[in-house]
Order: sequence, then structure tokens, then C-alpha cells
Amino acid sequence: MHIEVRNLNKSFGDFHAVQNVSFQIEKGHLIGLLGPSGGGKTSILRMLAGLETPSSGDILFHGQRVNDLPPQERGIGFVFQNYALFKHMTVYDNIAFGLKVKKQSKERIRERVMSLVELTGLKGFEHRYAHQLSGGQRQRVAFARALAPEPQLLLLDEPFAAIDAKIRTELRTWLKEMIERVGITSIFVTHDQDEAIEVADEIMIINKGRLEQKGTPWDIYKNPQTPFVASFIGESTIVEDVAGLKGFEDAAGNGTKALVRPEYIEVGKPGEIRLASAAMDGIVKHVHFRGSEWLVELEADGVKLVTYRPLESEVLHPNERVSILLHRAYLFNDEKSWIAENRLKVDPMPIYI
Ligand SMILES: Nc1ncnc2c1ncn2[C@@H]1O[C@H](COP(=O)(O)OP(=O)(O)OP(=O)(O)O)[C@@H](O)[C@H]1O
Repeated sequence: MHIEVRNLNKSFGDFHAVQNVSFQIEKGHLIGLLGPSGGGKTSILRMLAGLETPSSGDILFHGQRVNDLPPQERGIGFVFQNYALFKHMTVYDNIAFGLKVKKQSKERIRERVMSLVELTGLKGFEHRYAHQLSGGQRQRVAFARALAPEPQLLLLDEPFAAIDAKIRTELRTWLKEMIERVGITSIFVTHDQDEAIEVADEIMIINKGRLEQKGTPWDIYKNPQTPFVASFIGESTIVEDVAGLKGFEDAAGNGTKALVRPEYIEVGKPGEIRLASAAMDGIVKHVHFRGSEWLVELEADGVKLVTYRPLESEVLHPNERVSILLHRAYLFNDEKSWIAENRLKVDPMPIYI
């Protein structure tokens, strides 16, 4: 289902929980609503569902305004974080629930439930109750139950939040595959950036009631449009005084700050680093073993930076003097933000960005 939201607002008293949010979602896409707690993600989801009335703005499904449609007439399926299975019902009856409400025939219900049991890998579990299932299995039942009445839009509110880390990763991949296979337009809420990046076709970053940016995970990572997005997605360090960053001094003043991602930085022993004339002198503060790489904390002229080094690279030690080449930085002040390259560097950045 194609979805359009125009200038959506929601106020609770004089508190503006959602402010002028507009977006469109293509049919079959999987969208992650990502942002810090209290930003307005759940409020947006609830307005789409019809569980909350917008203070102003329009919601269109297939180009038709649905503001006045009650939830049960919107063709929506839900999956919540706390499973919300009916405890006194078996897996079969949980999945069949929405179909019974719709008064479908026994045969039709059986056929649909069994095909969903098959799809979600729950074969053999039909007669179990919720307490006889693992967290991951319960979420799969919740997913099958939401899909049973053939909704046109699936809304998932923190669907993985109550599941432990290892299963959560598996379930994410599983859910993405399922949604692709079924081809249903889906929106899920999360405050976990890794989850959004891994699962979503497109991410909408929601902060303080506003939609800061919408785009593919890669696009948002590569081209953040606001300082908030830049700092929220990916790891980064904020440098308050750009004058201390070699190759970027020109940008100093006007309250300009820099956001530096680990992969913008190249670090090496003095004399070994390429493009030495564009590099700063610095010192290693700490080195942490991160399993697949070294995390290196650096300091140059009072500026603190963080980067990674491959495991196979020569080990750096605390207090060791190093050369630090900052390839690029995300610069911003109160008026604008932009991505800048080190002006002393002649060759393009060797890394994938
Ligand atoms: N019924 C309500 N009455 C008053 N304030 C509300 C109500 N519902 C939500 N809010 C407020 O609106 C803001 C947005 O809440 P919302 O639940 O949409 O945020 P969220 O991004 O989903 O956060 P979380 O990740 O914590 O669920 C919060 O500050 C919240 O306290």
C-alpha cells in the first residue's frame, strides 16, 4: 500500500509531540522509524493506525484520506514488543483470531493458518501455548497473527526490544526476509540504529517531534543533513574548535564545529604515513582491542579523535607519537552543515566513502 502523510501534527496540551511531519512510502517498502526516546515515533505509528487522532494534517492510503477511518477499517496488522499473544490460546488459535473475527469459514481459516505456520517456521508448534515458546518463537507467532487477515500495512513497535541480543539479530534477518517475501508495506519503530540500518529499506530519523531525514541507511550515513542525524547514525567525535584540525582551519569561526567519523581518519607512525604534509602530529592516548580491530583514541593539539586500525596492522601504544591524517569532516554551525575534504590533501580519500 502506498502511504502519504502531509503536515502531520500531534499535541498533548501545549506539548508538540509530532510537528509538521510529511513523507511518502512506496508500496512494499520496509521503513524504520528511528530516533531517541520521546521523539514521537510511537505517536506517528499510532496515528497511522488510527489509535490516535492527529491534531492536524492528513494521512492517505492509496491516495485516499483515512483520518476518519477507525483502526479496524484501515487494513493494518500490528506487532508489539511484548508479544501480546493471547495466553489462553494455542499458536493455532492466536493466528486464527483475526480470521474468526472476520467470520471466515473453518476451511479457509485452516488453510490460511497452516500456510502462515509453514511460512514462519512454526510447523509442529500449532498446539503450544505462549508460555511453551521461546521469545523468538512468540514474536514469529505475533507476526503470523498480524499477517493472517492479509493487511495492507504492517506496523511493528519495537518488535525486537524484549528479545535477547543473539536471537534478536537472527530475528531481524528473518523478519526482513519474511516481509520481502510477503511484499507488504511495513513500518517498524526502533531506537537502535544498528537495527534500523540492517533491516530497513529506508530510515526516517525522528527527533523532538520532527522528521530530520528520510533515506536509505547508506544515504543517511554518507550524507547526513543535520548535525543530529550525523551524530545519531554511526560513531563520531565532535570537535568544538575546527582551528585545531589541519586541513580544515579555513572553516574556523562562526561557531563552526566538526563531526569526525573513525573512518575519516588515517593514523600511522611518523614518517610512515602517506601525505605527511597534510597530517597532524598527535599522540596515542588509549588502544582498545575490539575483537575484529583496534580502537585507537588519539589527541592532536588538545583535539580528541577516535579511529580504528586493522588487527594485522602494527600495534600502537599509549603515549606513542603518531601522524594523523584527517581526510574529511562533517562541519556545521547554527546556520548550515556541509561535508569538507582536507584541503591539503591531493588524492581522493582511499576509503569507501
Ligand atoms: N497520551 C499522551 N499524553 C501526553 N503526552 C504524551 C502522550 N503520548 C505521548 N506523549 C509524549 O509525546 C512524546 C512523544 O512520545 P512517543 O511515545 O511518540 O515517543 P517515541 O519516540 O515513541 O519514544 P519511545 O522510544 O520512548 O517510545 C513524549 O514526550 C511523550 O511523553
